Amino acid sequence: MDKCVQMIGITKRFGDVTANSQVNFTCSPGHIHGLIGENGAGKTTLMKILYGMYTPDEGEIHINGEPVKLTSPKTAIKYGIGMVHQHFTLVPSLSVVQNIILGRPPKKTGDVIDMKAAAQQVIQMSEAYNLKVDPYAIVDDLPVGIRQRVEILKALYLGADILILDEPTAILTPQEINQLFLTLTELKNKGKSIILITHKLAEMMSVTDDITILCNGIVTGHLQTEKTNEEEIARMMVGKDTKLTVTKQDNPTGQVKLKVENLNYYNKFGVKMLNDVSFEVKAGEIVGIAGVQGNGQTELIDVISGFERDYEGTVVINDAVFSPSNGVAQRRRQGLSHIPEDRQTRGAALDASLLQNYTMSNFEGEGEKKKYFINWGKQKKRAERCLNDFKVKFDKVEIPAYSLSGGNLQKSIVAREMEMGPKVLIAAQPSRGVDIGATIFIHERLLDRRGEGTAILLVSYELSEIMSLSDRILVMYNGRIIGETTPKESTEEDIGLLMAGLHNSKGEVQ
Ligand SMILES: Nc1ncnc2c1ncn2[C@@H]1O[C@H](COP(=O)(O)OP(=O)(O)OP(=O)(O)O)[C@@H](O)[C@H]1O
Repeated sequence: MDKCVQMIGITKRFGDVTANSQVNFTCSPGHIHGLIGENGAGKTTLMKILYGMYTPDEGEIHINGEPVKLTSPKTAIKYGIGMVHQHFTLVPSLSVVQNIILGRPPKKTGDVIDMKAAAQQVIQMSEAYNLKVDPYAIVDDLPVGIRQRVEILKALYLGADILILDEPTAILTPQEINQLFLTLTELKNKGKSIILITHKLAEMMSVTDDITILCNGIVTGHLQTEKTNEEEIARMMVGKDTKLTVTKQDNPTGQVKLKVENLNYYNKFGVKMLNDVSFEVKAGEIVGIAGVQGNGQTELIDVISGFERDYEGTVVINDAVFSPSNGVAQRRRQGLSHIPEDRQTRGAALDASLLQNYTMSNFEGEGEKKKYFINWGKQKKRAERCLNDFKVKFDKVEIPAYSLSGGNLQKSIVAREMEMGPKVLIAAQPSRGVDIGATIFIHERLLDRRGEGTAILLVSYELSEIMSLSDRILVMYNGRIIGETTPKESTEEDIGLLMAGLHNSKGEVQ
């Protein structure tokens, strides 16, 4: 059934922070509605209110003109509202169909679910909405793009007519994003309401019908997509004209600071994920690794940083030669910093405070050996300065890391890792989930580090990020480096072909 949702005068406070203030938001059936705003603007909070996870302090929600009280996700689901979160909620050890039926309440006591019929229904839904999945596959074995399809199918199985997607593209490859947008258009054509949160202006422009802009918890604009442009949206987000790209000057390079030789690595399924990988990065140089997700980039980062120890080959960081027996701490002591691709599991201890997270990487010991005693007073000042320098929005450094908005958490990790004054910096998806202003800010800081002589290995699934920052680009395909170029020599199309394992426009077959 077509559903129109209206949020009227919504206010939500967390202690002294007002996450939403008098927000009005409407989403109509057969529309894709974009929700955009800087990190911490209140987008996720607003959508968690609509999904019954938070109760607003003020305001009302109407569905088809009738006021409703959404006191829990269970109630929201009853009203046909579904949400796919930034971080998935699937049970990895269960199959696709088991996950999909998990949220379905039994019709009566003792109700037994016919698994075969449920699997059949999953197949029918996946065909109808262009969401191909194997209902019997185990979720743990699936790539993120497919897991996201399972989350969408789960919401649709539970009867969602209004589907909220919180930054669904942040974890997807460009190909998966195209696939997702086809699905969203299909859902919209079938009368569903879609609410899409994304930081990427090009995505907003390509797939939405209407856009609501939040700034510091307040709505600063409702726009029709066909009547606006990227510059106008950016201006309404930050309240002034804003830069959308960085300018990079040539930079002299120094000695080799990172060198990997003949890296070979097999994953737990016996698949060769790294195949004789060798390259080097010099001081003052940014080397970008371009490639479609799943072609060995994650494994390469894990091997260099010392997370993955079951590999063959050599890693040299700042002249120190590391073998597989040397772990993360030894490599960090040699001047290696790492902005990991997954901020939730690798980047931060979520229950620990911002101060503790900062201190894990940066502290000056007190006392004779300068090693054992932490001066928390000094640490606090340093952490506050570091987070403020990176424009992280936080109340005080004692708050737990989980209470930061996604983009602010990312900025706090980037700040912490850069603060170490690294000789070698691995930046994996450094701007994942951060707003445009913060993306430019992070890019400028990376260029500053390059100017100061840090050797930077940039791994990104976003070709535009690779093109705007890298001095040299290595293309990874099937666990191998299959090409090397520079942003001046190649176009995005050339690199895109290499990423697909095909030849480039000069006809060079790789
Ligand atoms: N559970 C919570 N406890 C305390 N503060 C919170 C909580 N959830 C959100 N906030 C605060 O509310 C504000 C809005 O956060 P929210 O996550 O809604 O922003 P967002 O626009 O979704 O940001 P992002 O783009 O970074 O995901 C932030 O200042 C955040 O720190």
